[in-house]
Amino acid sequence: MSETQYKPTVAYLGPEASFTHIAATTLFGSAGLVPQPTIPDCIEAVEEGKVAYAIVPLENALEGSVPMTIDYLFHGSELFINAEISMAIEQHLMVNKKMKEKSGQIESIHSHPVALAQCHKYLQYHYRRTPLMQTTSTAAAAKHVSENPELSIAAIGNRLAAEKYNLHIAEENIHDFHFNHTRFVVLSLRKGHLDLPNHSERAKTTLMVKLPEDDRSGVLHQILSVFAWRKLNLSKIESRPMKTGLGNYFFIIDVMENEEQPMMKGALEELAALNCSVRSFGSYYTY
Ligand SMILES: O=C(O)C(=O)Cc1ccccc1
Repeated sequence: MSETQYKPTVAYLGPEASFTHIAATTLFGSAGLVPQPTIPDCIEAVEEGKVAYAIVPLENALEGSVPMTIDYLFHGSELFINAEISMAIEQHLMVNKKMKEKSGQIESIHSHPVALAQCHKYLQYHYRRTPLMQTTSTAAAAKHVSENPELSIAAIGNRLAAEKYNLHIAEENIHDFHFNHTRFVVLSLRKGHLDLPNHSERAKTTLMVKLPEDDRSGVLHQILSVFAWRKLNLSKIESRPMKTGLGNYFFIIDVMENEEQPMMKGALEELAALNCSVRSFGSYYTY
């Protein structure tokens, strides 16, 4: 896919100044970006052909997968991954400028559940009795605080959101761990990697692997050896519930190789021979 001829439309988890918005502008620039209120709305917009791409958060270094994305992407969607971007995340506590002198009186703190989780220790230590309110994004929380100057509330989000919604940063860098990175993925109806400047040297392939029905012992070992003896490096393996009953899982496996390479083709054939059902989300680069 070449992006040189036209400017694609891209749905992102908005509103403006969300972390996903920053990831989207880094990859695509600011033209053609279409904010959506929720992750499912982003996925639906691309499924219905209203936009060419969607960009959503997939996984956080501290908190693991973003459940909403996993649920919609791996259970029923027909989308492929065309690119990923990994970004450092810094969280700040922000209040309405009218509250600047009264940040000791915060009555509730609003943010995306992943952001609240990333600041858990800070919140436990400083705001143990303050109710935490979940919002659809950190930017939605910042916007809410900006639109309600009469309320004694705070948001957690990035510096751009504080600037965009004219808020005062009451406390900087409140995330609990220094290494706080999030992986965002670009999705579309077409398989194939985005070709933008400055991508990783190697392509990566994401697979969803369902175990065979017969539940024989040692099958996970067999699956891993399919990759091991071919020296195919895995950068991630995660088990997720199938949602069909307790104890039923599928695996999300990221392999550091392009699926067009002969070794990968062989691996996919061998997985099929083991009676595993495999869906490839395609091969793509990291930005
Ligand atoms: O809420 C946002 O701004 C997002 O884009 C989702 C998110 C939340 C926390 C860390 C990374 C991404």
